[in-house]
Amino acid sequence: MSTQKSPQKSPNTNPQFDRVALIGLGLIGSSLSHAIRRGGLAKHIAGHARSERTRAKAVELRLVDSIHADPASAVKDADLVIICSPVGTYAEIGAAIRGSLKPGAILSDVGSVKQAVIRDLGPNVPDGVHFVPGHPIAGTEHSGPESGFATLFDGRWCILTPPPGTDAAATDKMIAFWRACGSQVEVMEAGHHDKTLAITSHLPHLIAYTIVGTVADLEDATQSEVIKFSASGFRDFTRIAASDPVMWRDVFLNNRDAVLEMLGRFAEDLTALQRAIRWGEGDKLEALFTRTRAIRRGIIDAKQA
Ligand SMILES: NC(=O)C1=CN([C@@H]2O[C@H](COP(=O)(O)OP(=O)(O)OC[C@H]3O[C@@H](n4cnc5c(N)ncnc54)[C@H](O)[C@@H]3O)[C@@H](O)[C@H]2O)C=CC1
Ligand SMILES: O=C(O)C(=O)Cc1ccc(O)cc1
Repeated sequence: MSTQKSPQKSPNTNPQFDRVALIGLGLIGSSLSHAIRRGGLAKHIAGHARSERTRAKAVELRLVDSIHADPASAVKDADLVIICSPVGTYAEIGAAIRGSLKPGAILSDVGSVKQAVIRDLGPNVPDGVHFVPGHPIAGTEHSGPESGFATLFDGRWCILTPPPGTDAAATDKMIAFWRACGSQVEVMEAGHHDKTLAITSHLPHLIAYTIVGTVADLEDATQSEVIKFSASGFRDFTRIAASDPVMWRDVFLNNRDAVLEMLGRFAEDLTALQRAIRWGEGDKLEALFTRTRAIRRGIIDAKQA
């Protein structure tokens, strides 16, 4: 994936919002800033970061027009607030900003799980503020304010999960916003999102963390051989297993039920494969591998269509 940085200009050609506040300026927050700048989607980007280092970096990279050590001050007067921190921080952030959100503002986020976000943030949404949770299905294994780039969301899905009763005009504004950031948008119920992402994203990350951990536990001599001769399959796992530890801890703690359900099914299927290998049932192995190859080819064909 390209990590090319966006041009640092703010053409303001098509501002959809006067003031956008980004809470958290890591990979996704900084990529959003670049995408907003690229599209001229906001007249002013206010940013909040906890650490002095990130605040200084955000100013240096011109990710923000104003930087705030206090999240409540960042969201003041913002028409759109997007929380871009690990999902385990949402309850605390919600409590900190609720009194400063502007009536009529949209509160959104980018978290990888959605039911827990609605649980933690929903009670902190004041009357008159529109809550439209979101999840861009786009990322990398990198983190921090330097890792963002404007094209991250181009051609990728963004899923919105507005709770029942959400103002349709607010949802439409977020659809237009994500399209202007380069994404295709789908609106979905939060529980459905969590089940789908448990198998397509969360379980693959768990498997990557496990297999790389298994290698890390091998004796030193074997471990260095594995690393020396690692084929692309294992290398792909190490890339995913380099993803942010805090972010992924929070994903698993906050999508517990869906991940455990998918993990149960996966464990059953793995045991069936173990049996097939033990008993020399080559036909079973070949039949599965033929089906999985067709799935991969279907994904590639759908992308090219
Ligand atoms: N990394 C990825 O590929 C993707 C991540 N996401 C979601 O985006 C969100 C952010 O992830 P990344 O940008 O990748 O992580 P990151 O680690 O690059 O950035 C997160 C930022 O949040 C800050 N932060 C932590 N606790 C905070 C708090 N209490 N208040 C304010 N800021 C706080 C951190 O200091 C850091 O700067 C997560 O909720 C994650 O689930 C969504 C799509 C893809
Ligand atoms: O880097 C990768 O392969 C990813 O899978 C990125 C990613 C991570 C978390 C998400 O919620 C969405 C996308």
